[in-house]
Amino acid sequence: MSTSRAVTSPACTARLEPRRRHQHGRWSSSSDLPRRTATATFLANKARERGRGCGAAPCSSSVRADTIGCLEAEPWGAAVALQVAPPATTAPAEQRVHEVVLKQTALAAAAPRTKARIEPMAGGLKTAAFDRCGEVCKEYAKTFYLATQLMTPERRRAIWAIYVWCRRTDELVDGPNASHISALALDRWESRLEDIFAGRPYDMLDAALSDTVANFPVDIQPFRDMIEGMRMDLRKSRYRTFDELYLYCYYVAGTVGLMSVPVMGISPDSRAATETVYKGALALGLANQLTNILRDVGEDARRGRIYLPQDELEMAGLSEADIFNGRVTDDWRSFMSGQITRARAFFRQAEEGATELNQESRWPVWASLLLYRQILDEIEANDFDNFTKRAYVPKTKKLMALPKAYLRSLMVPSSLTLSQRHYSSL
Ligand SMILES: CC(C)=CCC/C(C)=C/CC/C(C)=C/CC/C(C)=C/[C@@H]1[C@@H](COP(=O)(O)OP(=O)(O)O)[C@]1(C)CC/C=C(\C)CC/C=C(\C)CCC=C(C)C
Repeated sequence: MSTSRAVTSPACTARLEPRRRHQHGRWSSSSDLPRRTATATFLANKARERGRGCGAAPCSSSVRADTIGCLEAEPWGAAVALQVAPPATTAPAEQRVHEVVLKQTALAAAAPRTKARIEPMAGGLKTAAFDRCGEVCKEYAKTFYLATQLMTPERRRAIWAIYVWCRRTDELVDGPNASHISALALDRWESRLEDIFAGRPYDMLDAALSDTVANFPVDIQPFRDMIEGMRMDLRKSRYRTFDELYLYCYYVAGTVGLMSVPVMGISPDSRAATETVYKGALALGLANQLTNILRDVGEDARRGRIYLPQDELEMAGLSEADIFNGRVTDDWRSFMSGQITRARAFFRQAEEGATELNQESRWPVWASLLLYRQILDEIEANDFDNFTKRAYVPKTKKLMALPKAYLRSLMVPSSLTLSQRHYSSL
């Protein structure tokens, strides 16, 4: 894997203005930190504004800053032809990820499609743990929190628990303590993950996940893979091919889709293959992450990072210097337009899976899909200037997406044809 680190090259460092941010009373350079730092900084600032989290102000005892960022708790190949031809055979990363999808599919097939495995919550402590997860979600992802309200209480809490674990994992490399995070810390986080799955949670938030994985057919692999994505972010700042980028996007976001489906459930009306649903879930994660990357090109470049396939850049006649200079040229527009087409193809694949989910789980998924996809439209509306402008979806458009997502969520599973529905109702 290419790990050419232009971040350390003099040409780049001279041009780059390393962003500096306040971390627990210290100012530190974050020029070599991974790409999601901007979000984390925003979260940290937001938390600080509210007098909790990881800023100068002390954190609340329930959700406090500590060794793992803001969220410590008290112990206890797409086949889209772009400037490059699609590979003749399945690319290695895609193949590897496909194997994980097949494994998840097999595990899901061994478990019933409905909520038969869900047990009632036992004890006030567990309720408190899930409530805490809900609070964290509400704090960090309001729209998502709102969209989970239609889900059954068991599924909603379980999704919150998964969200919180993902957020904490992300904070390790993106949060206020990111500059102190080593591979060793990630190894520790992974052994803590093993403990969660073995029913030995370390803290309250872990306990919510322990309970979730005991009651839903959730596999540990996507969780391990997300940690692997964080390792990748620590050691890599260039992606030679789309296949390399694909693997990164799977690790940090595709995994979220695979973790979520066993909790969200597949509709009993679905006639689709389970694999289609898992592929859709993977696709939504990939689409979201690719969109995130395309939105943040300038921001990442200012930290010496380029999350774009180098071979495709070359084919478009673009160099790293062009990215660092940040000039919107016709070559850039055409390159970006190809990347956006690819991201949209993943969103389309996600739609196929979204329709097959349990009715009450569909709304949050459609909301996430529609909201994130709009960012691509905004990049186009900015004439592909993602160097100096951050594409964002205005609040009114965001609000309009929610009822639209709700309407979409009412759609019956797509594979159930009219005649099938007619006969099954007889
Ligand atoms: C309904 C729903 C969206 C459920 C997912 C809930 C969940 C467990 C989310 C975890 C998200 C998280 C904290 C991931 C850590 C890594 C990370 C930060 C990934 C990036 C997300 C954007 O986050 P961020 O807050 O930084 O974004 P902004 O900068 O503020 O814009 C990602 C880009 C990817 C997250 C991936 C998903 C949301 C994929 C969700 C896929 C499903 C739920 C599968 C649905 C099923 C089918 C069949 C389509």
